[in-house]
Amino acid sequence: SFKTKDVTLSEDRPKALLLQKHSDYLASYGLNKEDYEFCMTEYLRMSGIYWSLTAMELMAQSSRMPKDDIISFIASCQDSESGGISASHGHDPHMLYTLSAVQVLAMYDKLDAIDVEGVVRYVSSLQQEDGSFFGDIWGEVDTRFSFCAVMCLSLLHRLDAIDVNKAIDFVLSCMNFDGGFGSKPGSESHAGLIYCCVGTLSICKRMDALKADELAWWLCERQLPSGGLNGRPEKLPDLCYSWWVMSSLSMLNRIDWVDKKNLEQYILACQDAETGGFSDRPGDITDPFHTLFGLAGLSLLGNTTIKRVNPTYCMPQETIDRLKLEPQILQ
Ligand SMILES: COc1ccc(S(=O)(=O)N2Cc3cc(-c4ccc(C=O)o4)ccc3N(Cc3cncn3C)C[C@H]2Cc2ccc(O)cc2)cc1
Ligand SMILES: [Zn+2]
Repeated sequence: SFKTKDVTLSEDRPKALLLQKHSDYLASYGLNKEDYEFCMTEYLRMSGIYWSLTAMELMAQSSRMPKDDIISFIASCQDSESGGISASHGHDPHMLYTLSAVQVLAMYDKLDAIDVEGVVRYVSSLQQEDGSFFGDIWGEVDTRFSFCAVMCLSLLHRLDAIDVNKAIDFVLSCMNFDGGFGSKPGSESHAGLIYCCVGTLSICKRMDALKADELAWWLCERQLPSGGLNGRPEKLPDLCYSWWVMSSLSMLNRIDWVDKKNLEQYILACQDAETGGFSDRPGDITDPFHTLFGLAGLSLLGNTTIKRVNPTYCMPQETIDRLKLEPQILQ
Protein backbone atom coordinates (compact mmCIF):
# COMPACT_ATOMS: atom_id res chain seq x y z
CA SER A 1 0.00 0.00 0.00
CA PHE A 2 1.20 3.52 -0.77
CA LYS A 3 2.57 5.15 2.40
CA THR A 4 3.25 8.93 2.42
CA LYS A 5 6.50 9.39 4.33
CA ASP A 6 5.72 11.65 7.28
CA VAL A 7 6.06 11.86 11.07
CA THR A 8 3.26 11.95 13.63
CA LEU A 9 3.48 14.65 16.28
CA SER A 10 3.04 13.18 19.80
CA GLU A 11 0.63 14.69 22.34
CA ASP A 12 3.44 15.50 24.82
CA ARG A 13 5.45 17.49 22.24
CA PRO A 14 6.65 21.03 23.20
CA LYS A 15 3.88 23.50 22.31
CA ALA A 16 5.59 26.69 23.57
CA LEU A 17 8.84 28.32 22.46
CA LEU A 18 11.57 27.49 25.03
CA LEU A 19 13.79 30.53 24.40
CA GLN A 20 15.81 30.29 27.64
CA LYS A 21 16.63 26.61 26.94
CA HIS A 22 17.90 27.49 23.43
CA SER A 23 19.96 30.40 24.70
CA ASP A 24 21.59 28.19 27.36
CA TYR A 25 22.17 25.40 24.78
CA LEU A 26 24.01 27.67 22.32
CA ALA A 27 25.92 29.56 25.04
CA SER A 28 27.39 26.28 26.32
CA TYR A 29 27.83 24.57 22.91
CA GLY A 30 31.52 24.11 22.29
CA LEU A 31 32.61 25.27 25.75
CA ASN A 32 33.72 21.71 26.42
CA LYS A 33 36.40 21.47 23.73
CA GLU A 34 36.74 17.70 24.33
CA ASP A 35 33.15 16.70 23.67
CA TYR A 36 32.61 14.43 20.67
CA GLU A 37 30.12 16.65 18.83
CA PHE A 38 32.43 19.67 19.05
CA CYS A 39 35.48 17.78 17.76
CA MET A 40 33.50 16.17 14.92
CA THR A 41 32.40 19.57 13.65
CA GLU A 42 35.81 21.28 13.49
CA TYR A 43 35.66 21.08 9.67
CA LEU A 44 32.60 23.40 9.67
CA ARG A 45 33.54 25.49 12.74
CA MET A 46 33.26 28.88 10.96
CA SER A 47 29.74 28.06 9.78
CA GLY A 48 28.90 26.74 13.26
CA ILE A 49 29.81 30.14 14.66
CA TYR A 50 27.55 31.85 12.07
CA TRP A 51 24.62 29.50 12.90
CA SER A 52 25.05 29.99 16.67
CA LEU A 53 25.62 33.76 16.59
CA THR A 54 22.70 34.44 14.22
CA ALA A 55 20.38 32.32 16.40
CA MET A 56 21.54 34.22 19.50
CA GLU A 57 21.09 37.58 17.71
CA LEU A 58 17.51 36.60 16.79
CA MET A 59 16.88 35.81 20.50
CA ALA A 60 18.66 39.09 21.53
CA GLN A 61 21.14 36.94 23.48
CA SER A 62 24.33 37.52 21.42
CA SER A 63 25.98 39.21 24.43
CA ARG A 64 26.46 35.61 25.74
CA MET A 65 28.80 34.81 22.82
CA PRO A 66 32.62 35.36 23.19
CA LYS A 67 32.75 38.29 20.72
CA ASP A 68 36.49 39.11 20.91
CA ASP A 69 37.54 35.42 20.71
CA ILE A 70 35.30 34.96 17.66
CA ILE A 71 36.70 38.03 15.88
CA SER A 72 40.35 37.02 16.47
CA PHE A 73 39.55 33.39 15.47
CA ILE A 74 38.14 34.63 12.14
CA ALA A 75 41.15 36.86 11.45
CA SER A 76 43.48 33.89 12.18
CA CYS A 77 41.58 31.73 9.62
CA GLN A 78 42.19 34.08 6.65
CA ASP A 79 44.80 32.78 4.20
CA SER A 80 47.12 35.76 3.48
CA GLU A 81 48.08 34.46 0.02
CA SER A 82 44.62 33.61 -1.47
CA GLY A 83 42.55 35.97 0.72
CA GLY A 84 40.10 33.11 1.39
CA ILE A 85 38.94 32.06 4.85
CA SER A 86 38.95 28.46 6.21
CA ALA A 87 36.57 26.67 8.59
CA SER A 88 39.25 26.36 11.25
CA HIS A 89 43.03 26.50 11.81
CA GLY A 90 44.96 24.32 9.38
CA HIS A 91 42.01 23.81 7.00
CA ASP A 92 41.90 25.00 3.38
CA PRO A 93 39.99 28.21 2.52
CA HIS A 94 36.54 27.65 0.99
CA MET A 95 33.66 29.78 -0.32
CA LEU A 96 31.28 28.43 2.37
CA TYR A 97 33.46 29.51 5.29
CA THR A 98 34.53 32.78 3.67
CA LEU A 99 30.83 33.71 3.52
CA SER A 100 30.16 32.56 7.11
CA ALA A 101 33.08 34.68 8.34
CA VAL A 102 31.84 37.79 6.47
CA GLN A 103 28.29 37.25 7.80
CA VAL A 104 29.58 37.06 11.39
CA LEU A 105 31.78 40.17 11.05
CA ALA A 106 28.91 42.03 9.36
CA MET A 107 26.66 41.28 12.37
CA TYR A 108 29.45 42.44 14.71
CA ASP A 109 30.11 45.51 12.43
CA LYS A 110 33.78 44.49 12.54
CA LEU A 111 34.60 43.88 8.83
CA ASP A 112 37.85 45.80 9.39
CA ALA A 113 39.15 42.78 11.35
CA ILE A 114 39.98 41.04 8.04
CA ASP A 115 41.63 41.93 4.71
CA VAL A 116 38.41 42.75 2.79
CA GLU A 117 40.30 43.25 -0.48
CA GLY A 118 41.73 39.74 -0.03
CA VAL A 119 38.23 38.26 0.36
CA VAL A 120 37.07 40.12 -2.77
CA ARG A 121 40.09 38.77 -4.68
CA TYR A 122 39.43 35.19 -3.47
CA VAL A 123 35.69 35.16 -4.31
CA SER A 124 36.11 36.73 -7.77
CA SER A 125 38.96 34.32 -8.57
CA LEU A 126 36.45 31.44 -8.28
CA GLN A 127 34.13 32.70 -11.06
CA GLN A 128 34.28 30.64 -14.28
CA GLU A 129 33.84 31.59 -17.98
CA ASP A 130 30.17 30.43 -17.93
CA GLY A 131 29.45 32.66 -14.93
CA SER A 132 29.38 29.76 -12.43
CA PHE A 133 31.51 29.60 -9.25
CA PHE A 134 33.85 26.94 -7.82
CA GLY A 135 33.59 26.24 -4.06
CA ASP A 136 37.39 26.29 -3.77
CA ILE A 137 40.49 25.61 -5.86
CA TRP A 138 39.46 21.93 -6.37
CA GLY A 139 36.79 23.02 -8.85
CA GLU A 140 33.37 21.83 -7.67
CA VAL A 141 30.60 23.89 -9.39
CA ASP A 142 27.29 24.30 -7.53
CA THR A 143 24.61 27.04 -7.54
CA ARG A 144 25.18 27.11 -3.73
CA PHE A 145 28.53 28.76 -4.47
CA SER A 146 26.95 31.34 -6.81
CA PHE A 147 24.74 32.35 -3.87
CA CYS A 148 27.72 32.42 -1.44
CA ALA A 149 29.72 34.60 -3.86
CA VAL A 150 26.92 37.09 -4.52
CA MET A 151 25.84 37.28 -0.86
CA CYS A 152 29.44 37.68 0.38
CA LEU A 153 30.33 40.46 -2.10
CA SER A 154 27.00 42.27 -1.54
CA LEU A 155 27.72 42.37 2.23
CA LEU A 156 31.04 44.06 1.30
CA HIS A 157 29.33 46.32 -1.30
CA ARG A 158 31.73 44.86 -3.91
CA LEU A 159 29.48 43.16 -6.49
CA ASP A 160 31.46 45.19 -9.05
CA ALA A 161 34.28 42.62 -8.65
CA ILE A 162 32.42 39.87 -10.57
CA ASP A 163 30.43 39.55 -13.82
CA VAL A 164 26.93 39.72 -12.29
CA ASN A 165 25.11 39.22 -15.62
CA LYS A 166 27.06 36.01 -16.34
CA ALA A 167 26.44 34.83 -12.75
CA ILE A 168 22.70 35.32 -13.29
CA ASP A 169 22.82 33.61 -16.72
CA PHE A 170 24.38 30.52 -15.12
CA VAL A 171 21.76 30.40 -12.32
CA LEU A 172 18.93 30.77 -14.87
CA SER A 173 20.46 27.95 -16.94
CA CYS A 174 19.72 25.73 -13.90
CA MET A 175 15.96 26.49 -13.91
CA ASN A 176 13.80 23.36 -14.45
CA PHE A 177 10.39 22.99 -16.13
CA ASP A 178 8.77 22.95 -12.63
CA GLY A 179 10.14 26.45 -11.96
CA GLY A 180 12.64 25.05 -9.48
CA PHE A 181 16.43 24.85 -9.49
CA GLY A 182 19.15 22.25 -8.90
CA SER A 183 22.90 22.47 -8.29
CA LYS A 184 23.84 22.46 -12.00
CA PRO A 185 22.05 22.72 -15.37
CA GLY A 186 19.71 19.71 -15.62
CA SER A 187 19.94 18.78 -11.92
CA GLU A 188 16.68 17.88 -10.15
CA SER A 189 14.83 20.68 -8.26
CA HIS A 190 15.69 20.73 -4.54
CA ALA A 191 14.41 23.16 -1.88
CA GLY A 192 17.89 24.05 -0.62
CA LEU A 193 19.15 24.95 -4.11
CA ILE A 194 15.92 26.82 -4.88
CA TYR A 195 16.63 29.03 -1.85
CA CYS A 196 20.18 29.66 -3.15
CA CYS A 197 19.03 30.54 -6.69
CA VAL A 198 16.07 32.70 -5.60
CA GLY A 199 18.38 34.41 -3.08
CA THR A 200 20.93 35.13 -5.83
CA LEU A 201 18.24 36.67 -8.04
CA SER A 202 16.87 38.64 -5.04
CA ILE A 203 20.29 40.20 -4.29
CA CYS A 204 20.87 40.94 -8.01
CA LYS A 205 17.30 42.31 -8.37
CA ARG A 206 16.39 39.86 -11.18
CA MET A 207 13.34 38.13 -9.62
CA ASP A 208 11.45 38.99 -12.85
CA ALA A 209 13.18 35.98 -14.45
CA LEU A 210 11.39 33.49 -12.16
CA LYS A 211 8.29 31.42 -13.01
CA ALA A 212 6.87 32.62 -9.66
CA ASP A 213 3.53 30.75 -9.62
CA GLU A 214 4.91 27.38 -10.80
CA LEU A 215 7.80 27.71 -8.31
CA ALA A 216 5.55 28.75 -5.38
CA TRP A 217 3.26 25.83 -6.21
CA TRP A 218 6.18 23.35 -6.13
CA LEU A 219 7.33 24.87 -2.82
CA CYS A 220 3.98 24.68 -1.02
CA GLU A 221 3.62 21.06 -2.27
CA ARG A 222 6.49 20.32 0.15
CA GLN A 223 4.12 20.52 3.14
CA LEU A 224 3.02 17.21 4.68
CA PRO A 225 0.08 16.33 7.00
CA SER A 226 2.41 16.71 10.02
CA GLY A 227 2.78 20.36 9.04
CA GLY A 228 6.48 19.81 8.30
CA LEU A 229 8.10 20.48 4.93
CA ASN A 230 10.35 18.15 2.91
CA GLY A 231 13.03 19.07 0.38
CA ARG A 232 11.79 16.95 -2.53
CA PRO A 233 8.70 14.83 -3.27
CA GLU A 234 8.49 11.54 -1.28
CA LYS A 235 11.06 12.68 1.31
CA LEU A 236 10.57 12.90 5.09
CA PRO A 237 9.97 16.38 6.61
CA ASP A 238 13.04 18.15 8.01
CA LEU A 239 13.13 21.40 10.01
CA CYS A 240 15.84 23.02 7.87
CA TYR A 241 13.60 22.60 4.81
CA SER A 242 11.07 24.78 6.61
CA TRP A 243 13.62 27.56 6.26
CA TRP A 244 14.62 26.88 2.62
CA VAL A 245 10.96 26.69 1.52
CA MET A 246 9.59 29.53 3.66
CA SER A 247 12.39 31.98 2.93
CA SER A 248 11.93 31.30 -0.80
CA LEU A 249 8.14 31.79 -0.50
CA SER A 250 8.82 35.02 1.47
CA MET A 251 11.02 36.38 -1.32
CA LEU A 252 8.23 35.40 -3.76
CA ASN A 253 5.72 37.19 -1.46
CA ARG A 254 3.64 34.00 -1.28
CA ILE A 255 4.31 32.86 2.33
CA ASP A 256 0.53 32.46 2.83
CA TRP A 257 0.53 29.53 0.41
CA VAL A 258 1.58 27.20 3.27
CA ASP A 259 -0.52 26.26 6.32
CA LYS A 260 1.33 28.50 8.79
CA LYS A 261 -0.37 27.17 11.97
CA ASN A 262 0.46 23.54 11.13
CA LEU A 263 4.02 24.46 10.20
CA GLU A 264 4.49 26.38 13.47
CA GLN A 265 3.32 23.25 15.35
CA TYR A 266 5.92 21.13 13.55
CA ILE A 267 8.74 23.60 14.27
CA LEU A 268 7.85 23.82 17.99
CA ALA A 269 7.70 20.00 18.13
CA CYS A 270 11.33 19.87 16.96
CA GLN A 271 12.53 21.50 20.20
CA ASP A 272 14.22 19.38 22.86
CA ALA A 273 12.88 20.46 26.27
CA GLU A 274 15.76 18.67 28.07
CA THR A 275 18.90 19.74 26.16
CA GLY A 276 17.54 22.86 24.43
CA GLY A 277 17.99 23.40 20.70
CA PHE A 278 16.00 22.20 17.65
CA SER A 279 16.48 18.98 15.65
CA ASP A 280 15.53 18.00 12.10
CA ARG A 281 12.57 15.93 13.32
CA PRO A 282 10.85 15.54 16.73
CA GLY A 283 12.96 13.36 19.04
CA ASP A 284 16.24 13.59 17.11
CA ILE A 285 19.52 15.08 18.41
CA THR A 286 19.54 18.91 18.36
CA ASP A 287 22.33 20.96 16.75
CA PRO A 288 23.12 24.67 16.17
CA PHE A 289 22.31 24.31 12.43
CA HIS A 290 18.67 23.26 13.00
CA THR A 291 18.38 25.60 15.98
CA LEU A 292 19.04 28.63 13.75
CA PHE A 293 16.57 27.45 11.10
CA GLY A 294 13.90 26.69 13.69
CA LEU A 295 14.15 30.20 15.16
CA ALA A 296 14.47 31.87 11.74
CA GLY A 297 11.42 29.94 10.51
CA LEU A 298 9.33 31.07 13.50
CA SER A 299 10.48 34.63 12.85
CA LEU A 300 9.24 34.40 9.24
CA LEU A 301 5.91 33.02 10.55
CA GLY A 302 5.51 36.25 12.54
CA ASN A 303 6.60 35.21 16.03
CA THR A 304 7.47 38.60 17.57
CA THR A 305 9.35 37.20 20.60
CA ILE A 306 12.09 36.55 17.99
CA LYS A 307 13.75 39.44 16.11
CA ARG A 308 12.90 39.89 12.44
CA VAL A 309 15.06 37.83 10.08
CA ASN A 310 15.83 38.83 6.49
CA PRO A 311 14.65 35.94 4.24
CA THR A 312 17.36 36.50 1.62
CA TYR A 313 20.44 36.75 3.89
CA CYS A 314 19.23 34.67 6.89
CA MET A 315 20.57 37.45 9.08
CA PRO A 316 18.85 39.91 11.45
CA GLN A 317 16.88 42.51 9.46
CA GLU A 318 18.54 45.25 11.55
CA THR A 319 21.98 44.20 10.18
CA ILE A 320 20.66 44.35 6.58
CA ASP A 321 19.17 47.79 7.31
CA ARG A 322 22.44 49.09 8.85
CA LEU A 323 24.31 47.93 5.71
CA LYS A 324 21.66 49.68 3.57
CA LEU A 325 21.13 46.47 1.55
CA GLU A 326 17.80 46.11 -0.27
CA PRO A 327 17.37 42.55 -1.59
CA GLN A 328 14.38 42.35 -3.95
CA ILE A 329 11.07 40.90 -2.71
CA LEU A 330 8.38 40.25 -5.37
CA GLN A 331 5.32 42.56 -5.08
C1 LIG B 1 25.56 15.34 10.88
O1 LIG B 1 25.91 15.08 9.52
C2 LIG B 1 26.27 16.19 8.80
C3 LIG B 1 26.07 16.18 7.42
C4 LIG B 1 26.39 17.30 6.64
C5 LIG B 1 26.90 18.42 7.28
S1 LIG B 1 27.20 19.86 6.32
O2 LIG B 1 28.18 20.68 7.02
O3 LIG B 1 27.50 19.47 4.97
N1 LIG B 1 25.75 20.69 6.31
C6 LIG B 1 25.38 21.51 7.49
C7 LIG B 1 24.87 20.66 8.66
C8 LIG B 1 25.37 20.95 9.93
C9 LIG B 1 24.98 20.19 11.02
C10 LIG B 1 25.57 20.48 12.33
C11 LIG B 1 25.75 19.59 13.41
C12 LIG B 1 26.40 20.31 14.41
C13 LIG B 1 26.61 21.57 13.90
C14 LIG B 1 27.33 22.62 14.59
O4 LIG B 1 27.11 23.81 14.27
O5 LIG B 1 26.09 21.69 12.64
C15 LIG B 1 24.07 19.14 10.88
C16 LIG B 1 23.56 18.85 9.63
C17 LIG B 1 23.97 19.59 8.50
N2 LIG B 1 23.49 19.26 7.27
C18 LIG B 1 23.03 17.89 7.04
C19 LIG B 1 21.53 17.82 7.21
C20 LIG B 1 20.69 18.81 7.56
N3 LIG B 1 19.44 18.30 7.59
C21 LIG B 1 19.56 16.99 7.28
N4 LIG B 1 20.84 16.71 7.06
C22 LIG B 1 21.38 15.40 6.67
C23 LIG B 1 23.38 20.16 6.13
C24 LIG B 1 24.71 20.19 5.44
C25 LIG B 1 24.64 21.00 4.10
C26 LIG B 1 24.60 22.46 4.31
C27 LIG B 1 23.40 23.18 4.31
C28 LIG B 1 23.40 24.56 4.48
C29 LIG B 1 24.60 25.24 4.69
O6 LIG B 1 24.59 26.57 4.87
C30 LIG B 1 25.79 24.54 4.70
C31 LIG B 1 25.80 23.15 4.51
C32 LIG B 1 27.15 18.44 8.64
C33 LIG B 1 26.84 17.31 9.43
ZN1 LIG C 1 17.86 19.35 8.20
